[in-house]
Amino acid sequence: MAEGAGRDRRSGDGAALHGHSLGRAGRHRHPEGDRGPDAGGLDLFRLLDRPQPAPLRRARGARRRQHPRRARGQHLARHGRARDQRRAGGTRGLDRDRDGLPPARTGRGPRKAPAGAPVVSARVETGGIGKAACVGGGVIGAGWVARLLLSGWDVAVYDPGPEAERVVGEVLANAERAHAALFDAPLPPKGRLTFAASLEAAVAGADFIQESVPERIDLKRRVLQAIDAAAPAEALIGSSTSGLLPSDLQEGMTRPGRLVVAHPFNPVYLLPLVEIVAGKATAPEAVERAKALYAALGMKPVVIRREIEAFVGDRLLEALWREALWLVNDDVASVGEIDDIIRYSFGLRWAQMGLFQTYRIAGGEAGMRHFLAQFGPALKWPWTHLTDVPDLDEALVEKIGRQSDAQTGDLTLRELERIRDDNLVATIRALAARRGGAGWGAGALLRDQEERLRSAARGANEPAEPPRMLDGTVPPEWIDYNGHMTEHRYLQVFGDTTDALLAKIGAGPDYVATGHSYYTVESHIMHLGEMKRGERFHSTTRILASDEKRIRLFHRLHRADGALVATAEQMLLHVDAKAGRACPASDGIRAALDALARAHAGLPWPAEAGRFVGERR
Ligand SMILES: NC(=O)C1=CN([C@@H]2O[C@H](COP(=O)(O)OP(=O)(O)OC[C@H]3O[C@@H](n4cnc5c(N)ncnc54)[C@H](O)[C@@H]3O)[C@@H](O)[C@H]2O)C=CC1
Ligand SMILES: C[N+](C)(C)CC(=O)CC(=O)[O-]
Repeated sequence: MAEGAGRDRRSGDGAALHGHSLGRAGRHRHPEGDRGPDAGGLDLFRLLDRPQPAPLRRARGARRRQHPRRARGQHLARHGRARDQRRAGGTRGLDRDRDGLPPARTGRGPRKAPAGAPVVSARVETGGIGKAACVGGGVIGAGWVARLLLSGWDVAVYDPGPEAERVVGEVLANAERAHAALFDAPLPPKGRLTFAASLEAAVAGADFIQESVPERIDLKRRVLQAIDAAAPAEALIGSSTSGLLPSDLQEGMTRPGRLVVAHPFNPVYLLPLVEIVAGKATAPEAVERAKALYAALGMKPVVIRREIEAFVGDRLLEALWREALWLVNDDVASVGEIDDIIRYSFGLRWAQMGLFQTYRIAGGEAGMRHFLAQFGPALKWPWTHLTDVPDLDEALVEKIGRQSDAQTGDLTLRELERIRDDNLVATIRALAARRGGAGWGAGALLRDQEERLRSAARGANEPAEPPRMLDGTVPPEWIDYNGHMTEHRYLQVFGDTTDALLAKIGAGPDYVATGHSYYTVESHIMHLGEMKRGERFHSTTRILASDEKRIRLFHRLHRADGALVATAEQMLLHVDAKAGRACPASDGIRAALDALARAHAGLPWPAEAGRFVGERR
């Protein structure tokens, strides 16, 4: 971070960057998040530890080479990017016979898996990528298909519905759009999608199967029994049911130990929560492996302590929904008014703090106990007695339908989904920017997932290229009145690239917490092309030179088509933040830095490095 340490990078507050003053040179997030250290009092000359040290050691072996000047916006050779190696969509062949399943087994009670047999495969246990089958490809099934494919899994879908392939395709298109905007990290190569002609063909060879057929116990049992019979013995099975007991679903299965309820929230490809519920016959190791698998898909698995109908999320939602139906039924409020009351108030609170922590704050300085004392008695007052449900008779259904149509206007379902997705992406990204970029709640989870994606991609970097550091998409708020990415965002991306490099050499937030850090003391940005809203970008970096106190870095910013749009050269200075003085970096940092500098030494010297502003070449 180049200025205003700890400032939220996505807050749009870039004014200080333009008002850069020598006395405010500073980088790095404060370990306590948004309360960054006030670098305003630091004296740059003291930081620079005058007199100036000897010239920096250029990365060993690096020679300054003569390069023809690169034309503005000239395309570079493309990285061998994983995402470019996407495989094409799959085969077709739907079995239209919804009832072409074997009849449900009768005999009640779970059966035990043969002794000694693994309950679920090791690939699932390690959270690795494998082959999945999705049985049912409607609203939720298609959401699972998208999350799995975009996490790199090959997915076979079985859904006999005549529209299944179209629905999955449309949901997947929306999901790809949303993921491109959500992640600032390279996404893995998309998995291969196939539509199977039968349930048996779909689950053959699968490591993991997610069932998402309609919420009818008889149908679910038949489908789960068919999956159980045809899938590899060690494949994990998750059911998307939003309320049925896993013990009831396990009836008639030969290997019930591998079934868990894995209840997601719509849209599955964006909302991370998955409730894991074990039935009586579920093996404890299946729960553990389910946790690992769903976490590897970027989700937040929460294991429900014991099985109850509708689990936890839907218990809460049903209570709210029941009240909302009464309020519409009794003409107290319309559908639109109720939605406004939620989205302009507690809906905003819930995305970031949930119920209890929010109410703790509402208890004031006396906290939760005071809150309970003050508002607890109201639980016994008449307005919270309405636990019965209104009759969803024709008149009420029609009334809600009419009001909902009016609320939505001409928007199609997919348009509405895209609005919802954009809002969710913006919310999650805003949460990811909190606590100095470490993230909060769903935003912290996104940060973790991005770090996993980055380290997976870093392993694939070709040694002949400067290492790829950041991947992202230009969000709407980065666009200026000229219709392209505004200038301070370039510094933001390059500052983040520097942070990524520092994290790689061990000078990340933990190191900063020890009282040492690197501060940026000089930056030179060259603008060579344009970035437009929604365009993907990535940055690379290389160490040009380093010594015990300083690092000279050279970053490049590329568009997805490979074009070089900007470069930045930065000088960093290692400091003792408390003393406000430059000082040598630790041995560990210097060893990591030297190793990287050696690896970068053979790269060609960048033509844009070392230039003065306006210098002609
Ligand atoms: N819609 C939602 O908001 C949520 C739903 N769920 C759960 O997900 C499950 C699926 O619900 P939705 O996707 O909403 O329903 P949906 O009606 O949109 O999709 C169900 C799909 O299953 C297919 N299907 C029917 N019989 C089949 C069979 N024998 N084999 C394979 N596919 C078959 C249908 O053709 C349809 O495409 C349910 O258990 C539901 O409770 C969970 C969380 C949220
Ligand atoms: C309506 N529903 C019970 C199917 C909803 C859910 O299960 C979760 C969600 O996405 O709200």
